[in-house]
Amino acid sequence: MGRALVWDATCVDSLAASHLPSTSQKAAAAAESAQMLKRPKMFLLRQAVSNARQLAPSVRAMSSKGPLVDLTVDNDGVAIMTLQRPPVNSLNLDLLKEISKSLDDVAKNKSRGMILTSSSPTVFSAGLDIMEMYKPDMKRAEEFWTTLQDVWFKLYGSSFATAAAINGHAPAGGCLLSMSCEYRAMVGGKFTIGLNETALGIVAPKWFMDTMCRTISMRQAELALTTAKMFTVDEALKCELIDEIATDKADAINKCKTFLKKFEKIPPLARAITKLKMREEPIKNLQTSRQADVQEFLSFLKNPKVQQSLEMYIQALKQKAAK
Ligand SMILES: CC/C=C\CC/C=C/CC(=O)SCCNC(=O)CCNC(=O)[C@H](O)C(C)(C)COP(=O)(O)OP(=O)(O)OC[C@H]1O[C@@H](n2cnc3c(N)ncnc32)[C@H](O)[C@@H]1OP(=O)(O)O
Repeated sequence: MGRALVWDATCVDSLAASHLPSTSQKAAAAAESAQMLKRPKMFLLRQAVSNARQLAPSVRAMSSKGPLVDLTVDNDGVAIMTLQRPPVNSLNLDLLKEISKSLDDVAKNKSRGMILTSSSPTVFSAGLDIMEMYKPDMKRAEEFWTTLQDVWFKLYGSSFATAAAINGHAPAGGCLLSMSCEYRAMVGGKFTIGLNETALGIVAPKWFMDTMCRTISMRQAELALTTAKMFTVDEALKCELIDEIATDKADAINKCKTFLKKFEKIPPLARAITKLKMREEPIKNLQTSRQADVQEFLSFLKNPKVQQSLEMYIQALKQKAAK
């Protein structure tokens, strides 16, 4: 009752020159390819429409999702998602699954916005759990990478507003999570943030790079990615990798809330569609290359040289931790 219907029909000319090679091989190939092209658009539209309405604020715990993510909604209707996988919130399959599920919960609960933070006093997230990549079980590795992609789609492409209260180090995947949000307040001090993959002998996937290029300038991103630059908090502010420096975690959360408040007077549907249109291109790119991206990750893991680099990196981390 009272729900709007949108019809979006496409008539494909299966005899068009561009379709002939495929339709002569397979019936309905042209329609199939038109359908594939339409999927990303429909995905974005569906998300925008289903999440644009806001609920009255209330204080409640939203989850019995287990201990790796804590999700609460404060009095202002803002969801606070806290990563809590000691010691360093490294993103293993279990944590990624919980983040993914929590993002679904935030979307369903129509929160005013979401703030991503960490329960650790010194680490926002250490990025991907290296143990998921070192001598992996390939089936699990595939699920791991697919879940990471899901998390990125849901966070980067969320129609609810997002901000990161970065209360500690944020290397690699930790930096990616924060860059996928719309705003970043980072606690000042000795913390660092950046995509350091090349230092591990790893090439950051294209969608990591795209996310960085849409946060800082292309020039700064190229320099940072090739040199595995870890930015100090001051440097991060200067190149706009972060938006504000906070005195502590509470201040970072307050700064994120102030950012989210800016949307109070903006019609939510217009805001959401604008955001999703701005982010459409990298999302579509990964949607169309999703399987290839998984295969690239798996073949990267099978490379003995990569395994050797990972082993050395793990040893170095352990030695550092033991000091
Ligand atoms: C085709 C595409 C192919 C591939 C793409 C792959 C993409 C990968 C992206 C990534 O995210 S790779 C991960 C990169 N992350 C890092 O390089 C961060 C490494 N960690 C650190 O630099 C530090 O730990 C820290 C600055 C985050 C925190 O320092 P601190 O508080 O001093 O903690 P410790 O260094 O003492 O570490 C405590 C404990 O945690 C273990 N650990 C740290 N990081 C990771 C990690 N990413 N994965 C797994 N485990 C990690 C560390 O070894 C220590 O373990 P102990 O057992 O010795 O206590």
